[in-house]
Amino acid sequence: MLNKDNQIKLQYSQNFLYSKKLVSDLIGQSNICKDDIVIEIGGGRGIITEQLVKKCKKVYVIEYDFNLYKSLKDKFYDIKNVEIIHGDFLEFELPKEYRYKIFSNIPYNITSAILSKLIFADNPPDDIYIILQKEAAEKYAGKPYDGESMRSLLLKPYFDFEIIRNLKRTDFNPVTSVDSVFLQIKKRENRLIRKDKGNLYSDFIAYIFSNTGKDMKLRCKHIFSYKQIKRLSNDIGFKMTDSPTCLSYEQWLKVFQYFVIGVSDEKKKLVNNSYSKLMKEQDKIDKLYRSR
Ligand SMILES: C[S@@+](CC[C@H](N)C(=O)[O-])C[C@H]1O[C@@H](n2cnc3c(N)ncnc32)[C@H](O)[C@@H]1O
Repeated sequence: MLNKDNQIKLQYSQNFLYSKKLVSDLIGQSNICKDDIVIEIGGGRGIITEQLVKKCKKVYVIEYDFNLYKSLKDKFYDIKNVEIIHGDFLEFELPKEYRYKIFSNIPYNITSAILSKLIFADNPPDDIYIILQKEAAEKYAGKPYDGESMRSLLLKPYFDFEIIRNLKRTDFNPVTSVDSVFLQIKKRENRLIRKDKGNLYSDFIAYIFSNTGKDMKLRCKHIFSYKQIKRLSNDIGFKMTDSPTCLSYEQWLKVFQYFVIGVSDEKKKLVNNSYSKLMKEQDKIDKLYRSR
């Protein structure tokens, strides 16, 4: 049985930063400036908030833990450009009409839900600066940090990823049991997949990655004929025996373009709903990451 403290930790994922110098360095490494509207997920004890309010036009802080929310309200009661909101960020309505950025040491237990919410929003943030588990960051960022993953391929047409720096486990209180990094996710000015093809692209990538088979030839065998996959491998420059994670996202974009123009509607139907099915599976996997 978990004791009460552990249950709270599990629920809220509360590993606080305590060095003002570190927070100042992190904000200094971002492009956050005086015209920016910034949303902070989980204000905690306010160590990030107190520096953000000096740097930008307006800060919205969403804090789930009622006691922390109350302390934040007290701490910032006379600061005009901050709004402290009590609630679950996953329920928070993101801005629809204006540009904004995110800066947060996020609760790791809901990393995937936070990023899905931000990235697939109708009006996503221009920049997302987050501290998160290194392993998760590398999965999202793909090459050059790791092989491309399903997540990185789903997102790279719309966002650029950069791990700005590694953090130490002792940068947090309590000390974390996993490695952490500071990641920037920047919205591309021009998306690489047309809006009307976005869902098909997500289904296509999810289909390939949920298929069994160790290499491209096996993963693609129901949607491309042997002749087609051979031709694609020659034209795009991969081996049929490569695993899907070996191809760069630029190569995957070309494979997708071919899928759009070179494959019958009947075969296209094979990928239908693959993305939503996989996301349901992902939710289950995320529950395994509910501690740090
Ligand atoms: C890792 S701590 C970071 C706190 C603080 N920003 C810092 O860096 O020290 C995550 C914070 O998010 C809050 N939190 C957890 N789940 C949340 C949710 N669903 N919505 C909003 N805040 C949440 C926690 O209570 C905690 O204060």
